[in-house]
Amino acid sequence: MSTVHLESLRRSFGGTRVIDGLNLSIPDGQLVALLGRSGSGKSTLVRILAGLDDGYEAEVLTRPDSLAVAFQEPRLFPWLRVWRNVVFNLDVPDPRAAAERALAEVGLEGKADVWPLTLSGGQAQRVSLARALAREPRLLLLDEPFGALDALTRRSMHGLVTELWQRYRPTILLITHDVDEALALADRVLVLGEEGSLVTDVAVDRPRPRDPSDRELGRLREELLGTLGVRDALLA
Ligand SMILES: Nc1ncnc2c1ncn2[C@@H]1O[C@H](COP(=O)(O)OP(=O)(O)OP(=O)(O)O)[C@@H](O)[C@H]1O
Repeated sequence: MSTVHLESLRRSFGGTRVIDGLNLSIPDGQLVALLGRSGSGKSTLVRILAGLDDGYEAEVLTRPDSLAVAFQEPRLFPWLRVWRNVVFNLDVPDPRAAAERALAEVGLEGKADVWPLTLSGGQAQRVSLARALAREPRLLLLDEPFGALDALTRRSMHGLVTELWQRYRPTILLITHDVDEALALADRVLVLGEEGSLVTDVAVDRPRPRDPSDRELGRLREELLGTLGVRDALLA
């Protein structure tokens, strides 16, 4: 079964076509990374899937109601304690317990009652992830959630996402600019090209945790960098 199914998705802003006829199916439980140059339409796709943009046309667009999004900035309300941020707008019988459970999942057991402004960048991003997890989504949309973090924190977030995904098997669509991040996490890597077309769709069939010195990953890395034009740009 597919969690996401798109046929002929189109989105324009003014006269500019950003996505022109995208077809995509994501099976249940797959962890997919989406790469693409700046402006290729990745965030536009996430917003459409999240139901935050209905100005598109499509022959088919199916995705579950049960979905959650985490963005590059944690987007926490500074006037609400951490636990209230986690369960903001969530209708469950015991919100405090739900918040504590989600915070424990991301390794922030002691932080329920603190104010967001006292958190580090990595902790705030974990809270944002906890807020998404508290919704127990079938589809988790991650729009460059680790882009603003330092390399070490990023790596620990990779471990966390892998662990949560292995435990609950949500379908995950992860937007990233980082080929290595895509290869560390995903089952499948997509590259969006001009006008939101899929120029690459490759399986990453390697065991986890991924070994960065794995030859097959090295080959895929070269292929993806080539597709993105990054290698050419570096050599130019
Ligand atoms: N609300 C909007 N109004 C007008 N143009 C928009 C709007 N949202 C996106 N665009 C345009 O659509 C194109 C795709 O933007 P989008 O943010 O989806 O790209 P992206 O691949 O996520 O880029 P980045 O990697 O830089 O985040 C860009 O040219 C952008 O200027």
